[in-house]
Amino acid sequence: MLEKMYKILSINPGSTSTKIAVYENENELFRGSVEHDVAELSRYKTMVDQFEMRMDAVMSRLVAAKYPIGELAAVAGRGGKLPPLKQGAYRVNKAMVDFLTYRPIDDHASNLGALVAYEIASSLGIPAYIYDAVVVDELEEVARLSGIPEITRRASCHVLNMRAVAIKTAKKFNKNLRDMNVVVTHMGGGITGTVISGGRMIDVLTDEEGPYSPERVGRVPCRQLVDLCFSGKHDRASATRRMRGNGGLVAYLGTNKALEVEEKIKNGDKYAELIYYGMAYQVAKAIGELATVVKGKVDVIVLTGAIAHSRMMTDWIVDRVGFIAPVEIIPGENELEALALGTLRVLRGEEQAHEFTEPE
Ligand SMILES: Nc1ncnc2c1ncn2[C@@H]1O[C@H](COP(=O)(O)OP(=O)(O)O)[C@@H](O)[C@H]1O
Ligand SMILES: CCCC(=O)OP(=O)(O)O
Repeated sequence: MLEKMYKILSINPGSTSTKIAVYENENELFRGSVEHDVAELSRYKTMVDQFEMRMDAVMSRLVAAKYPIGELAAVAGRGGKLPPLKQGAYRVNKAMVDFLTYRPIDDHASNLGALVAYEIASSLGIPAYIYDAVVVDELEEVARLSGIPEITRRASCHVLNMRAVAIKTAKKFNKNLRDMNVVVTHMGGGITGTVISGGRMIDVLTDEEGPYSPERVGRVPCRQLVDLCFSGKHDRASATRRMRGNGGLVAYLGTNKALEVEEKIKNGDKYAELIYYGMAYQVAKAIGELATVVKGKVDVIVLTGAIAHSRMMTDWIVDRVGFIAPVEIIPGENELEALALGTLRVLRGEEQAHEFTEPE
């Protein structure tokens, strides 16, 4: 029998770019990216305010590529800051659009994924999905404790890419992910980590609890943070920007580009080397911390994200965590592919999409 062919548009809105791709079943037909000017972005108060601009970016890229969008079977967007979700697919519905538009948990570029996907899909009369949203939350009860009852730990990480590379690694080991313990760290503009056991992400280190990264602070000593917030130098918005956007490498070195930092190091900048090495040191410590969740019985550690391209960074990390388990390096982010393949499984009936409802 002839294989049924599905064309799927994947949309991944990032903080400074919108990436798209079209897949026909497992094969990528087209990929494009629109870089957004930082000055232009600064005109918008919230991510959701960027909706029209991001829609234009996606549509003009498709038009420029002369892509016949009428052939699409579904549109998939990166899932954003919704209430805690299950892993896998959710069909984008009005309740989700309403939540992301008016009361997202945080202001994050991923919030635009479902909104743009829904707009395009609705105009074509086809379904829109999100897959492995950043808020997939499968934490064990003990992992939710923070130290004060008013603050409950919640999951928020690079779920889409981290689960995709974990599945890929399990395949390489001829195993099912459900039968493995895998610690994964994604290193991009933000750095997050998770430990996957029994197929579930039973604990995570969010970008507010783990290593500092190119533009975020990660975990900081909390009393000094309280002092900084009440120093009179910051209001809520500027303190948040200091933590997210102006933290990490940006705060120490004035750039969020790891490649620029490596250039400085190669030119003999010892301070840049200390700061960059500090990031590797903190990533290694985070991996060690996550390894304790499965009592050290880690089958494999996976390093992924754009910075996993860096031999300097991965060598430093492997040197510190190699005693825990073998380390697989899968550089880059596979988010467009992971969105398309997840959606394909839904269209083929291999997976069921969940229905989003807002919790009471
Ligand atoms: N080949 C590379 N080696 C080292 N760092 C890289 C490489 N490519 C990109 N990076 C760095 O990765 C970081 C984030 O990249 P990006 O792809 O924008 O990720 P994200 O979408 O997660 O923010 C930047 O600091 C960038 O300089
Ligand atoms: C919200 C967790 C995932 C994350 O930080 O994504 P970005 O690095 O793309 O902002």
